[in-house]
Amino acid sequence: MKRILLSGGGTGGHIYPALAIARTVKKRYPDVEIAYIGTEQGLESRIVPKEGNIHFYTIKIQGFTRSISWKNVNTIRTFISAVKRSKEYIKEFRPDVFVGTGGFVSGPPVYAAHQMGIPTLIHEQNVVLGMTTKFLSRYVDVVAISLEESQKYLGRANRIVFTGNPRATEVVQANATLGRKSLGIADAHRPIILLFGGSRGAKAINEAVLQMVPHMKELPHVHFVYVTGEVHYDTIRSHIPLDEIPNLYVKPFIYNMPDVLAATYLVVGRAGASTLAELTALGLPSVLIPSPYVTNNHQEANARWLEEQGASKMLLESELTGDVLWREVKRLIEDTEEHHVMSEAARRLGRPQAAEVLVDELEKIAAIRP
Ligand SMILES: CC(=O)N[C@H]1[C@@H](OP(=O)(O)OP(=O)(O)OC[C@H]2O[C@@H](n3ccc(=O)[nH]c3=O)[C@H](O)[C@@H]2O)O[C@H](CO)[C@@H](O)[C@@H]1O
Repeated sequence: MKRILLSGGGTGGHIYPALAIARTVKKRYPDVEIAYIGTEQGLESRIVPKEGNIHFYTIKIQGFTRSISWKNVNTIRTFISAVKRSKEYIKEFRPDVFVGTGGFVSGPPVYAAHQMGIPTLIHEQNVVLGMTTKFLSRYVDVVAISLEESQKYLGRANRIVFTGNPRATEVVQANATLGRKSLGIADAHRPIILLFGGSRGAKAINEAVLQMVPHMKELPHVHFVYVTGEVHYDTIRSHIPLDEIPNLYVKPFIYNMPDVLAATYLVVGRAGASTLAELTALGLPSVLIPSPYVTNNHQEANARWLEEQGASKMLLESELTGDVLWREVKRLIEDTEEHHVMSEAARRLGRPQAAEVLVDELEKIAAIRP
């Protein structure tokens, strides 16, 4: 494989699987050239250039609203010009394959690649298909799914492959020592509790964690790493007397999450699809607070699935308070037996080979290129 073009964005849940694929391809083909199509304002414009070796192209695009609306007329117009712009990029870069990992940004470029006869693969992270996957699934050569249950929604797809989420492979290959070091944690053994609300932070989780902060001193042997989300950082930081709580570390965003997760003992967070793939690949116990603001309430379904398997404890946002959360966290730190059982249950659900399986598929479709 000489050149691969990727697209995915809006949230970390779509961007990181694309980067995991890029890194796996790079390992197999060290000379491969990689480019990425995203938007200027999306999270991808901050995350992808940090990779250093990926050319970043931009298009302008907005999401469709689910209801019938005049706004969609304008969206169709931007979609058409984004397809046109994508075709120019594709012509310039001449990829062997095109990979889309979802978010509406990936719609026009994948569609353009298909029209130009470039082999295409899309990856879906959730059980219930996103709108972009639903639209693209009838055009692309391969739809790679993270969870087997997605298959039933993909009646018109050419080929469906159950790969898992490529981010799972990244976290199992990560380095816990580097993770601790990057957080400024000098010891090698004291447990790390990681608290974060998905890739953009979550107000409700932030409020509960703020209420928990005074308790953290009660467990001085534990490191609490709290990721606020970039936009919430300054406000939250101004509410926390950090010098009084030496075992608390507050960050706006973590760019080396695989290493940090590899060093983590317990996660408190949202139930986004990529987070779940990471937790299960590592066998990491968690307290999950699903976002109630997502399509079809899919995060609750995600969290419930993990809880039913004994891999996680779910708290609904409606029942979330600092006290309730603290009680759960404390219990899971103190009850090492329960922690162990949860960890084993999580690990049984993991698919650590996902990125390799997916790149095998890419090789297959690249080889049939006319
Ligand atoms: C609110 C919303 O629409 N959420 C959706 C979004 O989630 P969102 O992107 O928030 O959540 P995911 O759990 O899927 O992915 C988050 C990713 O960002 C990483 N991370 C997070 C924080 C941080 O500081 N650093 C970092 O690297 C995580 O390790 C993970 O890889 O896309 C997912 C995949 O379609 C969906 O399942 C979620 O429901």
